[in-house]
Amino acid sequence: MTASNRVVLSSDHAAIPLRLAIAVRLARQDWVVVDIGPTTPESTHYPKHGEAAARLVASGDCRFGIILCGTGQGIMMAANKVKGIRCGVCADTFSARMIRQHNDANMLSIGARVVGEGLALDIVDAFLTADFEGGRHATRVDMITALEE
Ligand SMILES: O=C[C@H](O)[C@H](O)[C@H](O)COP(=O)(O)O
Repeated sequence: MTASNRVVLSSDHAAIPLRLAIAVRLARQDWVVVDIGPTTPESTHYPKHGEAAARLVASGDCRFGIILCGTGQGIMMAANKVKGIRCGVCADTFSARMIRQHNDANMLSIGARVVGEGLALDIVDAFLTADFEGGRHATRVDMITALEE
């Protein structure tokens, strides 16, 4: 069962302040934020944090996932290894909107060493307010899904 208003957040050590800023923003927008950490700034390994968030999305516990590391790239690569996950790294709002509209992305990754907080929050808004357009895009997303088999 998909919890339509639940968003899981996760990061590595490089993105904790930005992750917390996103959590505050989403809570004000009536999203239920499932922040799975980490909470302390010690160096950690992004694959385990990407996987943990991805599993909550893939299981249907959370509708969306937002994950962060220094570049957003490594944690995105880890999340996309989980079946059912479509995660893109975004450093601009156009891409954040399009990965929902055309790719039906269920996770967004942001690089905390790439974009500042203001842009990151706009990216999150763009992602969460856009809807999948279906049609020809559904055919292509189905082709992505078929690659998992
Ligand atoms: O894709 C990987 C991420 O950008 C990591 O946040 C980064 O590699 C961590 O680097 P460091 O261990 O030097 O803080």
